[in-house]
Amino acid sequence: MITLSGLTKRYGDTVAVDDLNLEIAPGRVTGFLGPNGSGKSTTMRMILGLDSPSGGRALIDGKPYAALSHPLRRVGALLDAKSLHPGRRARSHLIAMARSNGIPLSRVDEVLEIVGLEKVARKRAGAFSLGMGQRLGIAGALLGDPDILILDEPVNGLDPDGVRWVRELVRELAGEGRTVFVSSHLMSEMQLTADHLVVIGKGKLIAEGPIESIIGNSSATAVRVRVPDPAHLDRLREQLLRHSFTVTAETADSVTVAGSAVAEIGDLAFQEGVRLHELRVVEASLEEAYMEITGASVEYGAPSRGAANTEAQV
Ligand SMILES: Nc1ncnc2c1ncn2[C@@H]1O[C@H](COP(=O)(O)OP(=O)(O)OP(=O)(O)O)[C@@H](O)[C@H]1O
Repeated sequence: MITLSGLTKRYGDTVAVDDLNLEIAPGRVTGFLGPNGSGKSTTMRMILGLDSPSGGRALIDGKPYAALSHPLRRVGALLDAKSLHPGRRARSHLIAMARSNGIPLSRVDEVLEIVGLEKVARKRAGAFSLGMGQRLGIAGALLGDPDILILDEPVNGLDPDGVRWVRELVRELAGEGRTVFVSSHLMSEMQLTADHLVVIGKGKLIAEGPIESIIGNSSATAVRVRVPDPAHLDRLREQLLRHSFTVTAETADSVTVAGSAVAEIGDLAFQEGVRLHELRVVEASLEEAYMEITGASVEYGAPSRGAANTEAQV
């Protein structure tokens, strides 16, 4: 369990992390999302004792990282895969890490096999591709067989096969009861990987919860209702509006109703004697939900296509 209480980091006038209060629980993959510069890496660095908080604290099973006796056996981390020494061979890098943390050297070959680098174990890290570097970073994170994994953009630079491998690996690690805290900018991938989400913007917590509830709360989640007899549609639409539903789109034989209140809509149709041929929740994508949540927190955004078009017309 990772616990953040009032965690804050200031760099001069910049508040990189602003009073974060969170519990990152074991047994699930917690996705950590936020626009560029929102404070994800800084938060992870403070959990790992690499940056000291300006206020509040980050604890691992009740202790600061610096107080853990064999930190690599408790917490495995992938922060910046490019920070490897280029002249060092992959295996030597892992051996050095194992030696300094009292980890049996037999574990080095085990993790090289887990990440699929056993054939290039004697190559120098400088000759590694971005994806191979990520795999080596993940091998380092797994070396101490830790209960907690903190992975900053682990799929960065991986090909589709590698992306799927990371997804399956982190799901398996969480399934074994470990705490997995993972950041990514790839929303479609997060949607497949995470159970729980933490979303920050400008250093502040802006949403937290199970992925289904974050997607379910998006205004892009809607119920599609289709009727066999278009003559009944007006009656149903009138009832929906009277019950404060937002009817967002329609064709001759269907309406789309904002939200996910499928049971209430079904009951209303039944009370009105309107026969239905379709009553279905059309879920927002995580990307749609994320864009809606973080809209006001994006610091480095390009102008929207809509805005560009408007300007072009003026
Ligand atoms: N060492 C530092 N000195 C000064 N400012 C810093 C430092 N590290 C981070 N910052 C600032 O803190 C803020 C948060 O940065 P951070 O790297 O934690 O964001 P992030 O969410 O990880 O971004 P990204 O998604 O782009 O990796 C940014 O405004 C950044 O410029």
